[in-house]
Amino acid sequence: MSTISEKIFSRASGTRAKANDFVIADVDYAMAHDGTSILAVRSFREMGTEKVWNPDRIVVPFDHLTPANTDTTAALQKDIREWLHAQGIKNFYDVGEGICHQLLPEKGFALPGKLIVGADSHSCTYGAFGAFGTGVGATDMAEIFSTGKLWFKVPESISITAEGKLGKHVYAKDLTLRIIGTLGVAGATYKAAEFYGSTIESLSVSGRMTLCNMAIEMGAKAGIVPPDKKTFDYLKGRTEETYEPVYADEDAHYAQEYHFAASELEPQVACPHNVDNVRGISELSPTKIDQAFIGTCTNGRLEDLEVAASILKGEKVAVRTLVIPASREVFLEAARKGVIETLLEAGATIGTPGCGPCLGGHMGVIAKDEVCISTANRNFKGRMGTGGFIYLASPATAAASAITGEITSPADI
Ligand SMILES: CC(C)[C@H](C(=O)O)[C@@H](O)C(=O)O
Ligand code: SF4
Repeated sequence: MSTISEKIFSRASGTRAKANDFVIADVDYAMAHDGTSILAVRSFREMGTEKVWNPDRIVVPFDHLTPANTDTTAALQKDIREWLHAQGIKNFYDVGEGICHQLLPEKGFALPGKLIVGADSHSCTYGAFGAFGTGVGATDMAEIFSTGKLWFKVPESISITAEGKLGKHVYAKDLTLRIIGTLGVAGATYKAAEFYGSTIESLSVSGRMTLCNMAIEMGAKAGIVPPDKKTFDYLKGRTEETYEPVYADEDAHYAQEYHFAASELEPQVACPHNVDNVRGISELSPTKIDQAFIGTCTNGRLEDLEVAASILKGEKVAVRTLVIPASREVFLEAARKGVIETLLEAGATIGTPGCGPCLGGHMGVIAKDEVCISTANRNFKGRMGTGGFIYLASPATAAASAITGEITSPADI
């Protein structure tokens, strides 16, 4: 009677792991990006270990501040490039390849049943493939670099079931925001959320990534969708590694069980400055925006850009509209399909694949009192610029709002 997490931790620790056990687990893949590798490598050096445990199991994408914004950033990135070379780490993705959480799936590292640990809080994204993906701090990452192991408290699990068909202008992001709005930012603290139901099954791999990506926004240690044919089809040709899909037992124990009716949902918006400050779009009073941002590890995939382009086709944006594909693969496919052309014609600006202004570092930071509608996962005070206001929504809602200059439902375009 085990949950998905208990099974993955049992395999990874060589014990019969139950919720609340403390285990030392073998990590299948470890990820650090340009931001956190700097700190992880510093700690690794301080630990005095000479060589990493296994260079083929470490993945390092540069995505947060790329291309480098200052000479200090450039120097830090140079040091990491040299360290990666010296350590023989070949799974390195430099400027323009894309966001870490997009690259790990694309490059075939996010596999069912695996334990994947990233030095980034949104590493829970890999749960979309039936992996246990979770984020840790940079010093914990240094320990993994050194030994390939880390201690964990096996999380209790909750089940979140969504049934029914999403409406025409309603997407995985809207469902995700509704779930977080209902459970709250601490509603799943240190729990693993397993997602079930006909709505989840009908979601594309991309939509499942949006859902699992934001599990951390309700405090979850992981968010997991049981792998199915869509998962296996996506992974075909991306890896040669064998993997074993893991499913929960019928009588697995869940600390809480939640149910959502998808067909009742309208587009959702998370209002400043908390991710659980979620309202149906019809409940919002008129809200002018200064910028629209479509991208990030939450909603910067091909499907997201296609939806935005379908709304922006033949229209002109009324505000600064930034579109940043989540990866080079996404960018290329969007270019081949004419999606990029449509977006450019509508007046959008296309940025280098990466995090862009999500974290407020560069490429679209907003001024005090400015308002940005964003497809990202966090709307914390000051995140995209001191004194700014961030509203989170789906790519469709962001695109519709870009046309009118105020927060607008895609149904109204
Ligand atoms: C910079 C990094 C540590 C951070 C995270 O862990 O999530 C960032 O990616 C974010 O989205 O806030
Ligand atoms: S896109 Fe945003 S949320 Fe995702 S990893 Fe980058 S900074 Fe973090």
